[in-house]
Amino acid sequence: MPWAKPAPRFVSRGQAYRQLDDEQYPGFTDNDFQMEPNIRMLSRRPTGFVELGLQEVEFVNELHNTDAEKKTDLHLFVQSLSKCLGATKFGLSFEFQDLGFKPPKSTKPILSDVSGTINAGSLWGVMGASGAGKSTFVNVLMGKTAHTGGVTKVNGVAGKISKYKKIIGYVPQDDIVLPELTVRENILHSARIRLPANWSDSEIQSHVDILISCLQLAHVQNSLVGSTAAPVISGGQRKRVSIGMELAAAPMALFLDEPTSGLDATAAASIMATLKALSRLGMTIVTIIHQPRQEIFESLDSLVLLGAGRMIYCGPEEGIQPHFEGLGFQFPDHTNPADVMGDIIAGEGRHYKPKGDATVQGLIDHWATRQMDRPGLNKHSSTITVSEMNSLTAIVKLRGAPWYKQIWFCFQRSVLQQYRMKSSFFFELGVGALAGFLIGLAELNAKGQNFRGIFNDPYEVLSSSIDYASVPQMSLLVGLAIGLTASAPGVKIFGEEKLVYWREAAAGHNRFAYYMGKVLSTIPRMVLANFHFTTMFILLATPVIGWLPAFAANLLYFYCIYGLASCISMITRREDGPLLAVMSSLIVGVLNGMSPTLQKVRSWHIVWLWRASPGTWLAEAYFTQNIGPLGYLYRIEFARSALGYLLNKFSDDLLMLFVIGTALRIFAFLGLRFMWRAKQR
Ligand SMILES: Nc1ncnc2c1ncn2[C@@H]1O[C@H](COP(=O)(O)OP(=O)(O)OP(=O)(O)O)[C@@H](O)[C@H]1O
Repeated sequence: MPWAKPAPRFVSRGQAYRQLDDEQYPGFTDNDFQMEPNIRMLSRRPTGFVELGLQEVEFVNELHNTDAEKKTDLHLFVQSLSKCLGATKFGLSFEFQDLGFKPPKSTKPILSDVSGTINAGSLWGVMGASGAGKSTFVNVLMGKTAHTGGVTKVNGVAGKISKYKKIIGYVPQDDIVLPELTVRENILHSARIRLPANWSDSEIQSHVDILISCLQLAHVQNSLVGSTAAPVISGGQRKRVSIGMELAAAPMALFLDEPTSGLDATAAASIMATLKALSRLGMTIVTIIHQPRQEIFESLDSLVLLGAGRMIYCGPEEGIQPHFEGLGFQFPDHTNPADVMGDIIAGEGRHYKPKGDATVQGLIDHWATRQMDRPGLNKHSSTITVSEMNSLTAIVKLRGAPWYKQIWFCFQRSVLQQYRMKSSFFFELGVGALAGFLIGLAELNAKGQNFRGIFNDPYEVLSSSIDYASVPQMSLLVGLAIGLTASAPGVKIFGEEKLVYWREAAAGHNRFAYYMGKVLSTIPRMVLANFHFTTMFILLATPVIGWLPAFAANLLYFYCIYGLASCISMITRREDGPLLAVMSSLIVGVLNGMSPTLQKVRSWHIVWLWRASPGTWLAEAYFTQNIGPLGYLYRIEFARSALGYLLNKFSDDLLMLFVIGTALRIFAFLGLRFMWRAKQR
């Protein structure tokens, strides 16, 4: 195992470089593998850092000793990456000049005049006090938030960084992973969607295998991730899964929002060691980090320090202390320089600089003046040749499975999720059967006699009383029962994962594929729930309508209620969704033309409202199927004109139920696509 702690062996930087073999390691040069200047120095540092140094040594030794059987996971991961990235260097460099952000309704900018360069293949930390603008800076830099000033460059070429989002990973602060899937399934899904379209499944699987080993997740790869409330794997492992979902896409740069927050010291050091190793492979890593421990602080190559939305420092980690000392701050012996620096940039600099300006504003002004003295801030930034630019564009173009494959992957994943949530699936089936049983029980006494009309000639005079309302009543009960059965699960399926959808949409997943996968995955669920409902209902109520037409009409009504639930879940907060969906299903159930009759609402000129409700089409379908066959006995035309339904339009009724259900899904998709757009960037 590459990460297992080998016996301590110290090599010089030169020795390490000499062991690199470019032939065995295509696209990987000495410059990409920047060994710490003095590995022996690392051994004086606390555990996490020592391990990192040793991993590097081990890695170099492995390269030296490589034979077909003894390739390390890390080596294989690099090969897998290089296959993805062709001859292009792994890392991306970013430049930003005078970046600013002012919210539309605010008079004061949150971020202003932020300039600097992030070199390829290095580990950058973004630090600052709470509210200093760290997340805003990263969001603006990545193009997640539209900036109100400044320019960004990728590899020396001006343009939006978001253009390259398929090759840039972003790990949010919250671990947005699917709890019902295993570690491997979460990572594999991301790989399938985001790796180049021409990769075969076995290539993707082996890329994921290697990545899982590199992330030290092999022993838990088949464990469910679990929710934060009921975790199955540890917090550190969960964070690794979240990072793995981005690394699965073989990114050239990785941005992370506080990847160590909430983790214990060992887990945090381990995550940082992984990030450091990745940066040593050439990937550009930019991480927001809050109050890091000394060893984590020292593992960073460079830092962006922010205060009140302005730049305080941008440069190498080892330059920080001299920078502040040059400003008159004193770093007491035996203290963690990271803590001292944290205090200074949080406005507590007075403790370390009794005399003179120790304010954050002073630091900002000093940095701004220094930059004015050095106008060529970005002169060291890398520039890209035309062929490199073309190759980068080609890499971006190749990324991502085609939309139809993404539908399939999303469908498979959603079915798997539902399978894993078996209890809620069986609960829905049970509720469907119970609802069918109860409605059937309510209709039991009628013994299938749901209509009495005026007899046909010449028996008209024998007619005693009429009962036109029982069939619409029966369809009302059916509609309400299906509404109650399907609306809450519908909201759960479509509404529980908005965060996942936003993360995936921001990472370049196809939004339509995500939604379509979800829609298709509900079909088996609806069919089975409806099967139980309709069978129980028909067995007890024995209506004139046969099992098959009732099954078809009810299924399409289920389809409408699921569509309604998905609309509701797009526009409401998660906790309000089920209640609102049940309420809406009651409304569309009641708008079925029974009372007031369709004839009545037609005279009010608002029949369109009833016609927009699936309840009316269900009632009309039931009307045709239950009353149509009695035409030999009764004057069913009288009933039709009294109630206002159309007769013998069963297939049109089914078609309209399908159209309404589909229209609801289109609205839901538009809501998903165009609401909360900022979160999808
Ligand atoms: N869209 C916005 N509209 C208005 N204010 C905003 C917006 N985005 C951020 N802010 C404000 O800007 C300031 C900086 O926010 P940001 O989230 O970037 O800080 P941070 O340094 O990441 O803080 P923390 O470490 O606490 O997460 C905060 O005061 C925040 O309330």
